[in-house]
Amino acid sequence: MGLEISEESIRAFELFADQLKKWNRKINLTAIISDEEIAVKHIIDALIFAGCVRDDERVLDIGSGAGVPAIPLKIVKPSVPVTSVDAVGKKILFQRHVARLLKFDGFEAIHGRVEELCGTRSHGFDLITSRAFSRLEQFVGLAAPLLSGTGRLIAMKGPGVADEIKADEERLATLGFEIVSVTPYRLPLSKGERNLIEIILRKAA
Ligand SMILES: C[S@@+](CC[C@H](N)C(=O)[O-])C[C@H]1O[C@@H](n2cnc3c(N)ncnc32)[C@H](O)[C@@H]1O
Repeated sequence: MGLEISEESIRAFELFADQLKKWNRKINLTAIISDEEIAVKHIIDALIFAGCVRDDERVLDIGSGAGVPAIPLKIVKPSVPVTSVDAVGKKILFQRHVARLLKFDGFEAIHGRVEELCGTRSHGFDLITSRAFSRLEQFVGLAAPLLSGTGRLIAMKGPGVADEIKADEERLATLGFEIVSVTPYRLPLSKGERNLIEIILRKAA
């Protein structure tokens, strides 16, 4: 992934996993709760995305849930400003709790629907991501008003994206966007196939 993972980061991942399991016993945050699944499906998957993030990009994670990929990204790239948004209040409370314990600087977790952010936030995220959030078409439509002029989008998806790309590509073009890369990868321990889909504003002809 091209990332240096420090001892401190490993301890931070352990804390994230412990808190996730602890909170999950009382409130339902995620279906992924065994140590092995948290390590691979939450942390390693998010780190593959984090490896694509430049140090100078302001990042927004839409539909962030219990903080994936936002929290692992912030752990491994602490200087990157990260904002997350989720419609479910308890998930955002969990993210703020972890951010406090890990003393994150430059991390904001917003409770609300992303549609509401569009009216209140000025344009300006350099990289907007989402994992397991929506179809590409909907993600791009919601993210577009929040993106800086030179920004990019990365959708984190499961297997079988070819049909969705084929179906949504034309609509993305009418919104002014184009898919520039699709990067497939396999999670360790046979935990499945994933794809990173990178989307940018179409260059004027
Ligand atoms: C399947 S979960 C994925 C969570 C996390 N990204 C992950 O991969 O573990 C989708 C999340 O999107 C949130 N969500 C759905 N529609 C939303 C909206 N319009 N604005 C903000 N969050 C939304 C849900 O509350 C849920 O937490």
